[in-house]
Amino acid sequence: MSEMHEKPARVTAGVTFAARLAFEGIGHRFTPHQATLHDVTLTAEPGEVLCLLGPSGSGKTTLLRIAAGIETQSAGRVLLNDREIAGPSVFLPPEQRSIGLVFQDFALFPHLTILDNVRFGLTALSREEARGEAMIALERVGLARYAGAYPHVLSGGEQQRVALARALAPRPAVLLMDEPFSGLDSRLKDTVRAETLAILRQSRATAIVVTHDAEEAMRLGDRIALLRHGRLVQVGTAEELYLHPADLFVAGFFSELNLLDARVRGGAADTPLGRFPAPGRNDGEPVTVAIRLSGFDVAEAGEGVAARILSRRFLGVVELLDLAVEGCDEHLRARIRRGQLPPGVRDISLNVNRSDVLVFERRRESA
Ligand SMILES: Nc1ncnc2c1ncn2[C@@H]1O[C@H](COP(=O)(O)OP(=O)(O)OP(=O)(O)O)[C@@H](O)[C@H]1O
Repeated sequence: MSEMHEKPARVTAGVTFAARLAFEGIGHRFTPHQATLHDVTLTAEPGEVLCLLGPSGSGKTTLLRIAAGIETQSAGRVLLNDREIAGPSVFLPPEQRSIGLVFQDFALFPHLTILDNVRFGLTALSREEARGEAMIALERVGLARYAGAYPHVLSGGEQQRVALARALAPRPAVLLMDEPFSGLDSRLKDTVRAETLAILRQSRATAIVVTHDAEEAMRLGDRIALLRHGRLVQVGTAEELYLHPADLFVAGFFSELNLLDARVRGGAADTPLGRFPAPGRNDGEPVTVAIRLSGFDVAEAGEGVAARILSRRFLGVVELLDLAVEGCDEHLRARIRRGQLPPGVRDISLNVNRSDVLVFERRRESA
């Protein structure tokens, strides 16, 4: 419908008190022989948007469900504002946790009006109070005028905003969102995502958002927690994870990479593309040199490593080159700005930007 033009209302009512949600040494297993989560310690600070990022099956949803009280951990504790809400001695049921949930499928009731959908969870209030709170939440997401309509008249993006209003209406201390935008087409995603972030900021709720999309995590998260096989690999800001990845897995999650095997000599890794600093590594140590696809300067002629273009694909703003370089067993890929090379050119010279090169201990990681 019209969410491209319409901005959520700027209302000041309906804010929550931001809370701190902490996972302490969380372990979880669905079966005795297979652990889903291993010793996860992680804190979402008050008012923060924390993204849980990781490939499919890494345990993101399970961690979210443990926070909500829909799943029980086998080890560790969950604390809300330093108070244990799930642990060896306590287990608060979901409705007593002051935690709101938004799922990818929106899960609106088709036979209830928008207002009644938002009012649904406000059972502790009188009918009139619940109506008032639901209207505040609908105003917050800019959809108050649809209060009497039914969900089918709304677009996917608007339905998602209703789901957000429903989760915010009880003024939860923490909002948990599981792949909240994956049901939206890519055209809508950016808008709804930006609107959701604005609403989260206004409502001051602490939010944990699950996604498997690194760019989405970078757009939304104040910090990102990256999970792999149920373990926390790295937690930090987008810049920290992108610029200083803890390992090759983290680097590969944020950038497409060329990987070259190399050995260290005199504090640098020797490759056919040049020597790259490998501080702290011993002579003879095998390493993997990772070069971002965007890390190349190309020219038709000049200083640099000689490369031959094997294929060249137009991708709009950029072009993707497949390159052969002497001494490299595998082809290299490079993303260059469109128009940087004239059409038809085959032999070029290549320079690597040092800031796009990362050197890791040699250990081929699988996702
Ligand atoms: N009810 C269940 N019973 C048994 N195993 C399960 C159950 N739910 C999830 N799993 C397994 O636990 C692991 C973690 O699943 P989880 O859904 O938490 O991962 P995820 O990172 O959220 O993945 P996705 O992005 O695909 O949703 C997976 O290997 C999954 O197959």
